[in-house]
Amino acid sequence: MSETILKVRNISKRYRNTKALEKVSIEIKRGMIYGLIGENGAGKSTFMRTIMGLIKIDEGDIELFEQTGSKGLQHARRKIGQSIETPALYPDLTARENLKVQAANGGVSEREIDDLLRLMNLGNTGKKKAKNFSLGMRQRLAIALTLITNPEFLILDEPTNGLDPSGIVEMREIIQRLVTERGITVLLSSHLLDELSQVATHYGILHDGKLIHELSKEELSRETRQYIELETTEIQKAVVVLDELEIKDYEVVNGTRINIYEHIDDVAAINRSLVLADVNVLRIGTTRQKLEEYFLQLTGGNTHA
Ligand SMILES: Nc1ncnc2c1ncn2[C@@H]1O[C@H](COP(=O)(O)OP(=O)(O)OP(=O)(O)O)[C@@H](O)[C@H]1O
Repeated sequence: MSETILKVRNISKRYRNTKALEKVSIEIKRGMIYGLIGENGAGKSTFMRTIMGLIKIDEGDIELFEQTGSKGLQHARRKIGQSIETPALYPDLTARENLKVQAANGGVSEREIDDLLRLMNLGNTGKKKAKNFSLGMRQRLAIALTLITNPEFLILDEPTNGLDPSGIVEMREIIQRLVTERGITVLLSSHLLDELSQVATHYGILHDGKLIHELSKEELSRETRQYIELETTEIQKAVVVLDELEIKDYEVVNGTRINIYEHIDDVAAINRSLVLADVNVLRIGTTRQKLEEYFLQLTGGNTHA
């Protein structure tokens, strides 16, 4: 079984009238990209801050790299890189110069800096000063700065927030690269499930300080998969037609409904074949439960995002 990087059990945190976290338990294993999803105020930042020791919890246990207790956690936290309290960027310095300043005491070689610039898609920023960077470039540089210390576990609060669609795709690719090239385990957050839909391996849905649902990437894609919904009073006859069309990936859901998971774009042709075979089709069409709808369904439609 793979190594546990973070294990929190029943942690709670209250601010005066607000329960920011209520008995949250999460386990993150090496190599996971864990996406914490929740609308504004759900408790994502509070959760991350407690892991980093920036906020004291009222109750519960935190175990990091198999260490517990304040001394143990303090030691373990040296292996964490995080974007919540990042060092300030020097606006008049280039990406390389910013990294050099950050690396000054760490004995980090030019080659390592080159490698970090490449890893974060900042290799061709040359003489451009940080103050002239786009938001995406600044966010990538901030992550590069946290990587100077070679963390094993990276905590990123809303890394895709405010980025345009291509910036989001780029950030996702970079996060995946951190895992494949450097073996870093990642905890990241977003208020939009969609933004992390293709990057995280596991998801935790936070709502009003409670972890209301956890699921894997595979479970999420199954839940939100696109398919053709066929309603008919003649299931047996319909199945014969699907078999003739060599459609294999379908499911008879009940006495009147079949979900078809392949040939999604062939609805019209499938309908024609059914009608030609004299199957009584009540309704046929594609459905896609969109990610955000799925999220709203989980959180009871109460979103402020
Ligand atoms: N220092 C604080 N004092 C009082 N209440 C706080 C404090 N920090 C957070 N809260 C409250 O705790 C709840 C959780 O906040 P938190 O920032 O963790 O949520 P979040 O999911 O990260 O949201 P956002 O995306 O808006 O940052 C919110 O109701 C917030 O108002």
